[in-house]
Amino acid sequence: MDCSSAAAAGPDRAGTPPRGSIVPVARSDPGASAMNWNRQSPSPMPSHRYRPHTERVPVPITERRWPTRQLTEAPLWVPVDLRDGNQALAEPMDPARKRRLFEQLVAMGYKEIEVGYPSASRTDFDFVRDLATGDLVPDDVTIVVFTAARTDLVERTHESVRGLPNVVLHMYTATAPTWRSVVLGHDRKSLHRLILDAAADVARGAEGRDGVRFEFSPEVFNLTEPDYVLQVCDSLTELWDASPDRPVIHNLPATVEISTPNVYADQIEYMHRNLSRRESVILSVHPHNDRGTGVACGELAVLAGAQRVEGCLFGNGERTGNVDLVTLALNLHVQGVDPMIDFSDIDTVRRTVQYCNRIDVHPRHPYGGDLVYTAFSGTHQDAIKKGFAHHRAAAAAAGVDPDVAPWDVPYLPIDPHDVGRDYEAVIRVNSQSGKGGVAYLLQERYGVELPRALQIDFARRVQRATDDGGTEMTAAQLWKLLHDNYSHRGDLDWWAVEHVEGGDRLRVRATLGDRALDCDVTAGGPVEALTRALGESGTEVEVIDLSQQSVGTGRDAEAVTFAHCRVGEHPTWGVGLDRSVTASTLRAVLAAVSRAPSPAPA
Ligand SMILES: CC(=O)SCCNC(=O)CCNC(=O)[C@H](O)C(C)(C)COP(=O)(O)OP(=O)(O)OC[C@H]1O[C@@H](n2cnc3c(N)ncnc32)[C@H](O)[C@@H]1OP(=O)(O)O
Ligand SMILES: CC(C)C(=O)C(=O)O
Ligand SMILES: [Mg+2]
Repeated sequence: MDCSSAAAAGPDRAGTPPRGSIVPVARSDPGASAMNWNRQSPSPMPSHRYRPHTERVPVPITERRWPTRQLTEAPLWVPVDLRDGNQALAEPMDPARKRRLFEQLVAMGYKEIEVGYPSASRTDFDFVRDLATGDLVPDDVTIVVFTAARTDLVERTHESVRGLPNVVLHMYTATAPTWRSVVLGHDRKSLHRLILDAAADVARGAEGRDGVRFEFSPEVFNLTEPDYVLQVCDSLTELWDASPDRPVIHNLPATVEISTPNVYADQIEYMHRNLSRRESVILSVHPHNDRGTGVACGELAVLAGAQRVEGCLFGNGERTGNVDLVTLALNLHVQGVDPMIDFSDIDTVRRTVQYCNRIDVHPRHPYGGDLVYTAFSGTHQDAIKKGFAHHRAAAAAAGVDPDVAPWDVPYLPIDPHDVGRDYEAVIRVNSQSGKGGVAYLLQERYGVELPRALQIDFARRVQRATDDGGTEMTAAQLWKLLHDNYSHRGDLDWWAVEHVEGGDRLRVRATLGDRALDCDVTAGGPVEALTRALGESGTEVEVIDLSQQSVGTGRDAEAVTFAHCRVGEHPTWGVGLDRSVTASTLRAVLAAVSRAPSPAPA
């Protein structure tokens, strides 16, 4: 849209620039003039319909401490997969799935698990009863149950947890202005009254029970006026008579994420610094991921004073999900902080979550996706290959197992072994790959290190093949391509070497393309004898380099020989594979000769 049509559209709202107009941004930074390059045009997006959230609900904080803090220990984690995650599924979990996920969470080391909304459905109620009556909950695990602030729902919730020794009763009510007026039909005062009445119901049902604690969530905390949330939370701390030995949990959700993570951090720091009886409060957060920054919100919130984080494995949950507990935990791990949760078999965790939620985990999902430890591109592969070699050498020099040696391998933020992945998928080859990746695959799968010059030559052929096919190549396909490109075009029908006076006597019957070779020559060694025989039959061959390695082990071992030869004018490679070391060498030289371009007709 040009400026004249934008002007004709007129202002949409007082103070809002006309739609589509170019708004000069006041820039005092020295790089401002750089923005004149490739200046972008106004889009047709109706962005004028929205405004920064902080204009509506400013956070009264001017100096914040969170930006200079560091994460040094894991917060208390509370998976809410069985409640918040479950309520977002098209097909909520059946009892078998709920139980399987619960057991998985316990096995990983979670000590506080929200298991459902027992007043909402029979499945949830029965599941809590199963936990209460079966032998499923370890003594050190606390069960959290969720309820709205309504007497009938609170009573049913109490009924569900009878017999459970360690319980958190989690009550929620939305507190933000739009929810108050549009959804609940209350003003600040009457909603506060409703919350206090329901909280009294919650406390009444727990009277005389030692192992019961209370949690309150002002739903949409992040859209609520900070002073109002503070007032409501403080009144509940008092009503529930929180103390350091029975702290209340105030859980402050970003129910719908609408701001940058620094705003959430400010909101949390404000609460952290102003909540009364702070030593009797566990400050908890519950980020969602509408802007795709749930993890950042969770991390900054912990810097800002949060002690407990609610979320779901792999970020399942309403809309774009709850904050992902896998990413949060492993982000700590990668900074040297023990996440206090066992992710050493991440694939089992992922399979369980996929089965229970009936939703796949994206192959690019941090830490757990299929492709996240895989490099397809050449320079990354080269760096990883060198990084692995360096890592193994450093571990050997220090006399430690590579699995515990300090990790610093390019492009791999963590050692895939930490989460139970092997190295097989670390490098995969397609048309974006280079020699390093190709060589790595052959080395890992067949234990063969191609000579550098052959790596370069072969990588070009791999690139042609992958460009033509448009797909990736496995190690087995590369191995086949190597042989298709460099093996002997012909047969080695018969050969014999005999030590004689003056060297080795070599007798060979072979074909080279459409030529036959039948010779009996004595020279310093079999290779020299063969090149002499070839010379006598009209093909001048110089062996520039020969290298040999073994493929496989024990009785199945074979010798592979890489022969770099000059055949007439042409440098050529040949590869020979045979159980016999000598035959492998003969084959490699014959291969180089059979693949050399034919001499131009005289
Ligand atoms: C952000 C979150 O995750 S909040 C959790 C959301 N989870 C769920 O909703 C899953 C389970 N929920 C349910 O199964 C049902 O909503 C039930 C069984 C709890 C209640 O069902 P119903 O009684 O049919 O109520 P319904 O869901 O239609 O509407 C909610 C009612 O509760 C009120 N309400 C909503 N939240 C709350 C709350 N936290 N506390 C008190 N009342 C509330 C609403 O204003 C509405 O009242 P109204 O009927 O007077 O207008
Ligand atoms: C904690 C509750 C109320 C919740 O799931 C949310 O606000 O997202
Ligand atoms: Mg939620």
